[in-house]
Amino acid sequence: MGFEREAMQRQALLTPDAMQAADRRTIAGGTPVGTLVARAARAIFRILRAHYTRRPVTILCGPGQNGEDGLMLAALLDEAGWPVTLNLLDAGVMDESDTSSGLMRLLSPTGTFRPEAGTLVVDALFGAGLNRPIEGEARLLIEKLEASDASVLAVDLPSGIDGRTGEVLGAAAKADITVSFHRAKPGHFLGEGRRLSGRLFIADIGIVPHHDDTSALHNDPALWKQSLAVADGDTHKYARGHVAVVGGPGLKGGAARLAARAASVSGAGAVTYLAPLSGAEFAASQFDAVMVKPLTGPEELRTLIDGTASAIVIGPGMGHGRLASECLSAALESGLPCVLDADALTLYEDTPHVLFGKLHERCILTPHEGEFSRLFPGLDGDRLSRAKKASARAGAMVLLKGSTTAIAGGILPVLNTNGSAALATAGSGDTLAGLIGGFMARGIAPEVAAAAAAWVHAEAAQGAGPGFNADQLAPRIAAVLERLASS
Ligand SMILES: NC(=O)C1=CN([C@@H]2O[C@H](COP(=O)(O)OP(=O)(O)OC[C@H]3O[C@@H](n4cnc5c(N)ncnc54)[C@H](OP(=O)(O)O)[C@@H]3O)[C@@H](O)[C@H]2O)[C@@H](O)CC1
Ligand SMILES: Nc1ncnc2c1ncn2[C@@H]1O[C@H](COP(=O)(O)OP(=O)(O)O)[C@@H](O)[C@H]1O
Ligand SMILES: [K+]
Repeated sequence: MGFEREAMQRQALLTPDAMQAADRRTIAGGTPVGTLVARAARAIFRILRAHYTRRPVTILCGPGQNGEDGLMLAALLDEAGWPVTLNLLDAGVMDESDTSSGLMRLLSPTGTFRPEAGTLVVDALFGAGLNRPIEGEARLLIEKLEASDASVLAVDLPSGIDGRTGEVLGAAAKADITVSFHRAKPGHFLGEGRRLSGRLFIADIGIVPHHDDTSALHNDPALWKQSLAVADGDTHKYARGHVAVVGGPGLKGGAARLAARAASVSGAGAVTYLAPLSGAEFAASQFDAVMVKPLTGPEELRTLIDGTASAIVIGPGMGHGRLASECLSAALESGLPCVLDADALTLYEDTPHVLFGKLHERCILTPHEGEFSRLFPGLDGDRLSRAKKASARAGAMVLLKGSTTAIAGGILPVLNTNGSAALATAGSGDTLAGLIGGFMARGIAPEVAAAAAAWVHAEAAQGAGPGFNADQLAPRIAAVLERLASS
């Protein structure tokens, strides 16, 4: 089972180009552009009033449709009795209806813009139409805003953010709230765009959806929740999936033990931890539900592969010796779904093409930025496009970890954004690798397993206090899965 179809449409991320195409399609279908702008302004008005008490509002309006949204909002706020000041980048943006509606009296020369604490500034300079770095007067306004203590609400995107990549083109001011329309844009979650967008609200303004517009998906349980349901009835442990986790020698065993713990709460029926004797003996003293087997050569792993293993997690704490590389080869030759993390990624960092030659489409590589740059040198751009290029280069799925995690290689790339800095703790990535392996062992398709694991793993750290560490993740993952199953 892949992603749920209807949810794919709702979770679509649209680049500014695709959004403009969707706008044009909707307008061609009979909705006048003025109606769309009016709906956009009403949505901003509603969200603004829900979050701010009455206070002075300054609206910065650019020369395009983003500025039109700002003007229409000015009229609504003015009508509701809010004190509004308009700063137009280009006075030409006003037409007769604006002047006759009395907006002229709200105008203030752009040079007089002094954002103050306690006021709200609406940033309606540029949105989807931004096509070059911001300079001159617009840049001055944004820099003044950035340096101020005023609250900021951005229309569509903080002006200066490239909606496709999240990159800052020239300058951009941090918004407390961003109101965008129809669907989120990749730039809301990538690069600086994630921080600068603040709290993101997506308003429905009646744009007609079309699957061709989608360039990526925003991860959400709606996409895959059904795939996690455990079928009831007559089954047995191995039928529910058996994960083989390859660990390393004694002192490095913690990473793979974290992976095994996550696999064992994934819903898979069995987990076997294989490690050289020193690691295996210690692991056996730590585990109850996880089975432990000593590893003297790749044969023990092959025996499991020929037996009941249905997925393999390999790399965390494995080391770089001969046994490690022989086990990695055996794992990849098995054709079983494999998660390659940590040492499995660095083993081949000098000869990545050798590794890529052994991979297949049920392999998932889970690098953090450091591992990624060593395994995929020379790739640049935003995290989403780098993950896509890496996946094409490797011939396997790539889950590139970070505050926003990008997953590429499935039907559509996925961005996962429910993580928090609590996850930046040793062993958290190992836990994620184990969870993905557990889901794949259950027979869940790799792209679904990767997306579900990324979300569940991040959700498990929600609300974590300063004392949180990766040891606490597995029971919290079990709790998240329980909540999902009963919701
Ligand atoms: N279409 C619809 O139906 C709906 C659209 N909606 C709203 O419209 C927004 C998109 O509107 P848009 O396409 O007019 O683009 P927008 O972001 O206002 O900017 C374009 C203008 O900026 C200029 N410009 C660009 N870069 C610049 C720079 N660096 N420095 C200086 N100038 C620069 C560019 O000039 P040019 O390149 O021609 O010189 C052009 O004049 C979208 O974000 C949403 O808020 C909603 O109302 C819902 C319905
Ligand atoms: N600031 C952050 N916000 C959200 N998630 C984060 C952040 N920093 C790290 N993470 C997540 O934490 C995990 C860290 O993985 P990794 O760096 O491999 O850790 P380790 O190697 O210690 O196991 C990844 O899943 C990553 O997405
Ligand atoms: K804007």
